Amino acid sequence: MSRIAYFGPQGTFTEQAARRLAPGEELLPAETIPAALAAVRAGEADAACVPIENSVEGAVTATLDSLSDAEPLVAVAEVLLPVHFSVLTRPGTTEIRTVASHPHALAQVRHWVEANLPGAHPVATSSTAAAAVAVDAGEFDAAVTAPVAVEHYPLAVLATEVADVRDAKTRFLLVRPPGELPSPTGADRTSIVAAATNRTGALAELLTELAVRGINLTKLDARPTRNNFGEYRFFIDFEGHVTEPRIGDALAALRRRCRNVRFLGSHPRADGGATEVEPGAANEDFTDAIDWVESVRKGAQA
Ligand SMILES: O=C(O)C(=O)C[C@]1(C(=O)O)C=C[C@@H](O)C=C1
Repeated sequence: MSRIAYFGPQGTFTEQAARRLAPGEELLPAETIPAALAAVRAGEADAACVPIENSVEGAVTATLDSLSDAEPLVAVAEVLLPVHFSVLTRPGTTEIRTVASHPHALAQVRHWVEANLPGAHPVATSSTAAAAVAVDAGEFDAAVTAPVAVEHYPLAVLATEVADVRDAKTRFLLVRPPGELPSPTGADRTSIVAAATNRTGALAELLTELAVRGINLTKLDARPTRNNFGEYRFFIDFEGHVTEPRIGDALAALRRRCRNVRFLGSHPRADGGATEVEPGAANEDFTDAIDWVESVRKGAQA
């Protein structure tokens, strides 16, 4: 049985994602995202499940930063979960002055809290389930949690299906140390983090290397390197799998152009969206072109 660290404690959205990505495996809760990834790097877990992106609040920056620091880890699978919240209180609570949750969750229920709990102060906790723990301990009055949290903590349900934006989703990754890659499926996502050289047009050149090969981006985030003010790393997700000639060709070009490129994985997309390829940018076009150059070099073809 594999050991899967996840961003916990019990009752987080990430725990549900881990159950979907690694059914039947042993789940080990970690208090923070860096701690879940550190458990894999230390060999205490075989893989980790962490959130990466929310359709309302965008990137989960703790995950981006932890994936670009320390020893490399690669994503091998992803899952998309619908996100709506329950609001939990201690049984018998009559006045709600504080509402606790993960900052991403608070941002997704801001209007609901203003309308339904006027005057209540939002308080950030390490996760949605950590908010439930804190409410149970009497630290805060209400917790904004995953619906499943009420099964783990002795709290009363004040409201369900709470969300300012309908049909919100969060994408979660299963990451592990570099090893055998998942096979390409034709509907894959590749992720990298690239440190461009600090000069005019560097980001535009980097993106052009992808664009000229007909590679469709699915996400782009910039994060500071934290060493020099104004210096950034770019987290780029795009359609395709590293084993495809056109993706390999693009990665080789980025490796030439950037100060540093870290490969963060190629795996099937949870939304199933098949990779669309522009005319002239199909894998066969790349292999045909390489074969043609080879034949020219051998003098077989003018
Ligand atoms: O706190 C949790 O339950 C999490 O799994 C984290 C997280 C996030 O990082 O965005 C996951 C989904 C929701 O968008 C809110 C919080």
